[in-house]
Parts: sequence; structure tokens; C-alpha cells
Amino acid sequence: MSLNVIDGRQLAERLVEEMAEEVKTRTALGYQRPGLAVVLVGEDPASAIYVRNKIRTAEKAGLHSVVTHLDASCSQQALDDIVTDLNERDDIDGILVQLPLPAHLSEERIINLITPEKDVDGFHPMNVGQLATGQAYLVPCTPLGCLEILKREVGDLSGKHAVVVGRSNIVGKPMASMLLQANCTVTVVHSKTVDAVSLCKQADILVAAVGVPELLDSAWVKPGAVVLDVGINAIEKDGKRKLVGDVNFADVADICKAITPVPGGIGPMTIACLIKNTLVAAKQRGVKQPVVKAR
Ligand SMILES: NC(=O)C1=CN([C@@H]2O[C@H](COP(=O)(O)OP(=O)(O)OC[C@H]3O[C@@H](n4cnc5c(N)ncnc54)[C@H](OP(=O)(O)O)[C@@H]3O)[C@@H](O)[C@H]2O)C=CC1
Ligand SMILES: Nc1nc(=O)c2c([nH]1)NC[C@@H]1CN(c3ccc(C(=O)N[C@@H](CCC(=O)O)C(=O)O)cc3)C=[N+]21
Ligand SMILES: [Mg+2]
Repeated sequence: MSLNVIDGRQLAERLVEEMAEEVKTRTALGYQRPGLAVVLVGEDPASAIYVRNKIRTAEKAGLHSVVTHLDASCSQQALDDIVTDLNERDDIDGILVQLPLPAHLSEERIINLITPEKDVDGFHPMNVGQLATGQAYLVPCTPLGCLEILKREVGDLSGKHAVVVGRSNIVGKPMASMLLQANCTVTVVHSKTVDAVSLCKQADILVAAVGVPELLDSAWVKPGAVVLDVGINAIEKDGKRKLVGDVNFADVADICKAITPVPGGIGPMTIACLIKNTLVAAKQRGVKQPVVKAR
């Protein structure tokens, strides 16, 4: 079978270019430039890299961006105050608080505090509920990036058996919701699942979001399946730091129809979808507040 390695980096770049055009058109019409705020707490190096990538991509798309960097020891009140201020700011359409937060801060509290209108992560229970009931507004970026790839690789998803490995609130659960909405038959596999391998082996579409380096090998994959590898795991190999997914790429590549690599697969698509969500939020808010351009 001829292998199709899905180039998430290239696809993401194309999407960002398209969105940059859209931003240009909107600002020319006198709408405010879409604004994205990213809040980073602490010094986790991986988080710092992701935040830098997000801001760089936002700027490529012509967005206005604001980064707030708080000390790892900051109080819940200080973080709450930042989010409350961003909720109220007219120039900000999207708010993302980088997770995980230091242990003394409540993620749940912050997720609930971000106004659902500006919740570009799609983590607020209001947006989760809207996705679950088929009224999606802002949905989580990683599964949205996966769906974008599937639309291109598979086309009509109706009747396909999709197996999602992982049930986190940020990837697995919303992914299952979106696939169900797209008329897939969905199986969700997690750490308590009995015989995960044989369930995965039945998948036409297999999404791995586990956080275990190279857990899924060829025994887990049906010949001809489309495999999306969400995992981002830093490992040591031959004394060097290396990123690998949740799928053993070399082993699975021979039998699947298409696969996303790590890096260069779902990661860049996640960031492109963050920009997309910021545009969705800006349009929703912009209806109410177009800025009249001075002549
Ligand atoms: N590319 C991107 O943009 C993003 C990548 N990621 C990456 O994706 C991966 C998953 O992230 P996230 O969802 O946050 O992870 P979590 O740790 O929150 O969730 C992992 C899930 O996998 C399940 N699981 C763990 N071990 C097994 C196993 N052996 N067999 C079956 N299921 C198992 C867990 O089950 P249980 O619920 O029973 O504990 C849980 O539901 C990570 O590598 C992360 O770095 C995450 C977000 C974005
Ligand atoms: N509020 C919040 N929203 C998130 O969406 C969120 C988060 N917190 N916390 C962490 C996870 C992880 N995540 C990634 C995004 C892009 C890449 C990415 O671009 N990866 C590159 C490689 C980057 C590298 O070299 O390290 C790639 O796969 O090609 C990875 C991971 C978003 N997350
Ligand atoms: Mg998690």
C-alpha cells in the first residue's frame, strides 16, 4: 500500500494564509483587528515554546496579540484579575490560559471564569455543552485540527468506525463528540478498557491521544486505517532529546492508509485552529462592535 504521510505543517500554513486574507478583508471593512490574549504562568520550557509558536502564528495571520506572563508563585486572585480584565477588554476576542497550571492554582476555576464568548480553547462548560448538543460555537483546537485533516483525507465520515484512545477533556472527549456529530460510529478507549488492542484494530479512523510514547504499534491498526497521532512526548534516544507520538510510526506506516507524523502533524494544526477560533469569536463579537474607520 502506498503510504500517505499527512503534512500538518504545510496544511496549517495554508490555513493561516487563508485566514490572513480574511483578516485583511475584515480590517479593510473597518472591523477591529482580531485580538488574541495568551496567559502563561510559570517557567515550564515546553509551555514557553508553545506560547511562542501561538503568538508567532497569530502575528502571521495579522492578529493583534497580548502575552501575560505571571510568576509560578502568583496567587489565584492575581490570575483571576488578569482573566477578568481580558474578559472586559474590547480589543481582545480570544483568551487562552496555557495549561497545566502550577498545582496551587485551580484550572477548573479559570476555565469557568473565561467568558464563553472569548473561550478560544472551547473548554468552558457552556461551549462543551453546545458541542455535545450539536450547537457547536467554539470547540477545542486539537480535535478541530484532527477533524480538518479527516475532512481532507477521508471526505464523508458517515458510517466510519472511529476509535479514540484517551478521554481527556481537552482531546479525547471533544474528539469523540465531533466524530459522533459527523456520523461516525465512535468507540472511546481508556486506561480501564478491556482489550484496547482488538477494539483499535477495528477502526477505520484511529485517533491516539494517550500520552504514552509509541504505545500503538501495528498490532493495534487495521490495514488501510487513517491514523491521527496527537501525542507529543519528549524522550531520550541515543542520548538526545527527541519528540515522538503515541504511535510507533515506523511500525504502523507500512499498513495504514495515511498517518500524521510527530512533529509536523496535529501540533501545527492545533495552532492554526486556535487562530480560526479567534476569528470565529471576533466575528461573533464584531457584529456588535464594528469600529468605524477614521478617514
Ligand atoms: N498536538 C497537540 O496539539 C496536543 C497534544 N497533546 C498530547 O496528547 C497526549 C494526550 O494528552 P491529554 O489528552 O491531555 O492526556 P491526559 O493524560 O489528560 O489523558 C490521557 C488519556 O489516555 C488514557 N490512557 C492512558 N494510558 C492508557 C493506556 N495504556 N491505554 C489506553 N488508554 C490510556 C487515559 O485514561 P484514563 O482516563 O482512564 O486515565 C486518559 O484518558 C499527550 O501526549 C499530550 O502531550 C495534548 C494536547 C494538545
Ligand atoms: N490552554 C491550553 N490550550 C492548548 O491547546 C494547550 C495547552 N493549554 N497546553 C498544552 C497543550 C499542548 N499543545 C500543543 C500545541 C502545539 C504543539 C506543536 O506545535 N507541536 C509541534 C512541535 C513543537 C516542538 O518542537 O516542541 C509539532 O507537533 O510539530 C504541541 C502541543 C497545546 N496545548
Ligand atoms: Mg491533561
